[in-house]
Amino acid sequence: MSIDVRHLGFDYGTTPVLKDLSFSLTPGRFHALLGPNGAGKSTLFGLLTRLLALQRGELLFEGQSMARFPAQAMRRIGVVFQQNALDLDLTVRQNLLYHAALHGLSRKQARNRGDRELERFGLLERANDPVRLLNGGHRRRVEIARALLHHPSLLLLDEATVGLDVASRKALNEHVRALCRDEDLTVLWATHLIEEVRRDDQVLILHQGQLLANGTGQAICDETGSRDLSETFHVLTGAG
Ligand SMILES: Nc1ncnc2c1ncn2[C@@H]1O[C@H](COP(=O)(O)OP(=O)(O)OP(=O)(O)O)[C@@H](O)[C@H]1O
Repeated sequence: MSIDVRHLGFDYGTTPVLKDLSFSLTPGRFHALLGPNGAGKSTLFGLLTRLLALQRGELLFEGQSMARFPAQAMRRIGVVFQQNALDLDLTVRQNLLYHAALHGLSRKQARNRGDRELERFGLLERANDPVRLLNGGHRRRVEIARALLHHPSLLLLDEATVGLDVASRKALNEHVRALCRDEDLTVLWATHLIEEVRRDDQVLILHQGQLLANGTGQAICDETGSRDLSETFHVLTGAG
């Protein structure tokens, strides 16, 4: 699904947090939204998911204004927020069924789709375990599976790997890339970790509410005359 963000601005009180952001997301591609803590990534996610009300600018989903057609847009978005949002006492499957019901899926449809997602994530045998028994990486997988139940075209992930060890972070990142490739899913992956970004990704670098770079990782490195994305990030944001 194509997304166009046009001249987006947002203030908390009198403090400007997003400043005239404009960019597009290409259907079926993995986009990394890279920014240090406090850059404005979660605020941008809040606007894309309508948790925050639009103040300035426009969001277009498939060319249509989100403000005018909010329900249609929301049906096509799956989101994984920074904080884990599963009920720890419900089983994995119950968490999925509940979410599916919110999206209006029948119980049978929900069960079929849920089991398919769990199988894809290697978690089907854990379906009847309370989420509390799962490790952090597996809980994140369940959240992604849940976000995909209603078959969205756009998947938003806000610092999805926070709190995970290096191996789980890598596995999760690779899993989402595979989804993007195999399912033609448009992905926006917000992170402050440069190692989660690749040179052939579409990369958006956000710093203090401004977009400092937008292009493939390679193109951004070339533009800034940097050896790698880590150096580019440091040159542009001063962050390590
Ligand atoms: N509810 C709020 N009220 C006032 N200021 C806020 C609020 N939420 C965020 N901010 C401020 O807005 C700025 C951007 O925060 P935001 O959470 O969007 O950034 P971020 O890039 O997601 O960072 P992090 O990864 O640390 O969450 C920060 O300076 C933050 O302190």
